[in-house]
Amino acid sequence: MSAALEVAADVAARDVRVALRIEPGETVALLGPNGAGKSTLLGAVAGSLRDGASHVVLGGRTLSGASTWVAPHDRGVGLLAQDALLFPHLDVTGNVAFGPRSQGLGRRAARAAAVRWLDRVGCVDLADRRPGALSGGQAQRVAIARALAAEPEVVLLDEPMAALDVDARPALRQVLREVLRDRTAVIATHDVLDALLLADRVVVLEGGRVVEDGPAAEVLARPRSAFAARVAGLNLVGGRWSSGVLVGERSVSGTAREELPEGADAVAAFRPSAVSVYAAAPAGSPRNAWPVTVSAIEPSADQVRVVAGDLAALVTPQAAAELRLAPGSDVVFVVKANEVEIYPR
Ligand SMILES: Nc1ncnc2c1ncn2[C@@H]1O[C@H](COP(=O)(O)OP(=O)(O)OP(=O)(O)O)[C@@H](O)[C@H]1O
Repeated sequence: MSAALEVAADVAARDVRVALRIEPGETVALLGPNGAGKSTLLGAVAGSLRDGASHVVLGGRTLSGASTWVAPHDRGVGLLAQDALLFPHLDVTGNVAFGPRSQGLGRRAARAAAVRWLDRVGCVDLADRRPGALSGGQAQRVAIARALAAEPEVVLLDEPMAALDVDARPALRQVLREVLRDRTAVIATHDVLDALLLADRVVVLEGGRVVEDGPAAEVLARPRSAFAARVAGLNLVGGRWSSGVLVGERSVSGTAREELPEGADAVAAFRPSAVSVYAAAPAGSPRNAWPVTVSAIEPSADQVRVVAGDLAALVTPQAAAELRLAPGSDVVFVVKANEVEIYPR
């Protein structure tokens, strides 16, 4: 079952105002920094948050509106939280059969539905266990089966992988990939892999507003917001297009693949590995050279990540040692213009 979801979340007390339409069968990844409004949006849809003046329509049925309020359990919305929150006194089958049972299915039919779902998430062999005897990853799979066994019209996932070990994530992501196919779903996440592997579309929230909305590959290849750029591992500098240069806090020369009108609001994106670090600005060549103060030095695979405010460079450990890089070092970040892509914001 899958339905279109229209949500206009308006929660003034949290300064969250977000309008989205999600097509039947579409999976949207909701990205954004802490406090961006992801949980608020999910709460408005699920009915766990009643504050404000939100409007929610699922499959043509109004769930929240000026004079309408449908109780959370009657919404046709399945919610999966960071923690599985299984009923501790019921075994795994009982947990998964709970939704079908409360929808009026007989005991045997509900248990049969539960077993089918447990099979889909690879947990039939756990059917008789109590939640207390499951690993975090197993509990999350059972929680997925429980959410889907109730045949919701939309599934909301609030950072479903956050509480799991890094090692347990790929298997759960694979299960989600299978069960979310052709389902209307919204997954709030900080993880770029969730966006790439699970979502048809990425919506980025910042400060309670939508700042990006598009196919995952497009948003990550050409981010326009600081958050999407960070997730995509790119440096992003904003400014106005003026006589072939992006002028803002820094002046940036780069390649604009599409025509930009004079004065256009635009961004420049480039990879940290395209940034060279010098003790002093080199002479000549059409390059960008920005004096910066190093704010952090971090290991990154076999490289060293040199962070200076909102910019980052990747250099070899040898280069970092030769330059004696440390927080507080004054250096120059240099990027060739042909490594920088400029596009409208
Ligand atoms: N229970 C609450 N009461 C009042 N304000 C809240 C409450 N929960 C969150 N907020 C505020 O609402 C805004 C949106 O928060 P929200 O929890 O929706 O963000 P989020 O994107 O889910 O963040 P995170 O990634 O940290 O979970 C923030 O300014 C936050 O401080």
